[in-house]
Formats: sequence, structure tokens, C-alpha cells
Amino acid sequence: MSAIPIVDFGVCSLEREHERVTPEEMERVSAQLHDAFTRVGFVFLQNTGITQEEVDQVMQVSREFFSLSEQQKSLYSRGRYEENGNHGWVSLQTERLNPKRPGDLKESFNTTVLSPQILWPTGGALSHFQQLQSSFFSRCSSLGRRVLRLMALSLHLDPETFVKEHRRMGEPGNSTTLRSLFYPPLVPDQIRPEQLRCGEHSDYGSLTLLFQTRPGIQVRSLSGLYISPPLVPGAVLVNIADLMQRWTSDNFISVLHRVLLPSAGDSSERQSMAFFMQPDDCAVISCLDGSSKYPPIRADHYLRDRFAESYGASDIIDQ
Ligand SMILES: O=C(O)CCC(=O)C(=O)O
Ligand SMILES: [Fe+2]
Repeated sequence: MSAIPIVDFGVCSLEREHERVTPEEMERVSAQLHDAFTRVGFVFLQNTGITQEEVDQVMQVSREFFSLSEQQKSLYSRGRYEENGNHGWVSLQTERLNPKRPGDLKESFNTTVLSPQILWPTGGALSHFQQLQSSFFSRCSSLGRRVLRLMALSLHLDPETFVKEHRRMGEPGNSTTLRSLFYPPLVPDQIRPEQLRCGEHSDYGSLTLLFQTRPGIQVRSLSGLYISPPLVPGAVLVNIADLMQRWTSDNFISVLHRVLLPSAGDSSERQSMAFFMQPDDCAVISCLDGSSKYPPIRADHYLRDRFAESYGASDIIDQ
């Protein structure tokens, strides 16, 4: 049995209008989320309404992008978009999610700005890149909002408590990001000591939704051991991130996770899509229980400081 709980989200699925979900149904799912988020920090959600076909399409168009030359991809590099400093392509080994290790053996494309006016990869197999990333972003926002409501309910708060601080997802003033990740096949003699595909880290924002093509993520359990969750077909892996832990005075826990290198001789590649939800830039996150366990902090200032750790202190993010 997986140590990460699996919750059937069917009654709250995006296929059903939010208004039709009964208070009893909300209560039941919210209690299951509460259990997962207070004990483990991660949960698999089944029957969310996001289909495998949608996931496959956005994975496929992302894979097309990663197969471009370095020179072509660099036209879209992170840091060149004035609308948001986090939007765009991040090359192999640039980011260190665990700053004590060498750069991660992954590359990624961050979709933070949805405006069609910016420079998007286009042409041939990429002609639907912007449309597929943008529509998947908005499906993830809808699912994320439903989860946030249930989380608030489970803490006996007004159901809108978290949602009202995420009004601008996909708009200026919010840095929520849909990140396509690509872990290329390993080149054994180029691996540096202690290097991983993705170093130990916890996520920065409020909530993360993760879609994967194969197993690989490892999650640290309360005992301190890393567990390797199986791939649960069709399920979305959802985890609490650091600002949410702070907001809930450590009630919901944000735990370390990582992606190891495949074993010697395994030349497979890996892809995943992470939807990093972030409160609106100007939201001030203070402990909801009225305690002063953590001082209030603006969501954008918190994010800026965390980026400085994973990209080096020179990282400039446009906030
Ligand atoms: O690729 C994965 O499965 C995990 C990636 C991750 O944890 C992250 O980018 O924050
Ligand atoms: Fe992560």
C-alpha cells in the first residue's frame, strides 16, 4: 500500500458544477484531505475531471519544445520576459533545488504569463504550444481552487479564505506557474558527484499539482525516510507548499521531495508537469490561527527570496 493516501475526488470533479456538490460530500472529501495534509503533506486525487488525454497533449507539445536546439530554446529563456521574471525556459543544470548539490539534471519551461502578446514557441509541431499550455493552466487553476476551498472547510474557516488570495492566477500580479519538466537520458561520464535529477526541496507557494509520466519522485515521510510512491494512473499528486504551511501555522505540512538519477544502465527520460500555485503578489500571509508563529510576509517577497536560493543570489525576478 502506498504511504501517500489516495482520495476519490469524483464528487468534487470539474465535470460537476461546483454548486451541485452537497455539504455532506464536501465535508467527506475535506476530512480526507485534512488527514493527508496534516500527516503526510501529499495526496493522490483520483477522478478530478482532468483527463489523461489533456495531460498527454500538453506533455507531448512540451516534449517537442525540449527537442529544439539549445540556440532555439534560448530565445525563450527565463529572465527575458519583462512581464514576469519566472516565465520561460530554464536550461539543464541551471537550477539547484537543493543548493548544496550541483545543478539539477533537468530542464523546464515555466508558463507564468498567459498573454498571447508575448513571444511563444510556434510553428510546426509547436503551433498549439501556447493554447495547450494556457488551457491546461486554467484547468489546473479550477481544480486548485476546489482543493483550496475544501482545505479551508477542513480547518473550519470560511471556504473562500485561501481562494480569495488567489484571484489573479494567470494574470499580472500573481506568479502561479505551470512548469513542464524534462529529465533527459543520462550521459554517465558527465554526471557530477552528488548530482540528482531534482535535489531535495519543498515547494515555495501554497499548493502544487503534479502530473507524471512514470514514477521517480521520492517524498520524505515523517520518519525521515524517503518513500517512492507508485504511479497511480489518472491521479494528480497534490502537495502542500511552504507558504501554506506558514499560513496554517504548521498544521498542513510541506515536506521535502526529490527525483533521484535512474539506476546505472537505465537510459530512460522522464517528463512531468507541476502546477505551482502562488497567492497573489500583494497577499500578506499571516498565521490564520492568530498566533505569531511566523511574521506576516508578502507572497511576492517570499517567492523572490526562495528563487534567490535556488538560482543563486543574483537571480532577478521582476516583482
Ligand atoms: O518531476 C517531478 O516529479 C517533481 C518535480 C518537483 O518536485 C518540482 O519541480 O518542484
Ligand atoms: Fe517540488
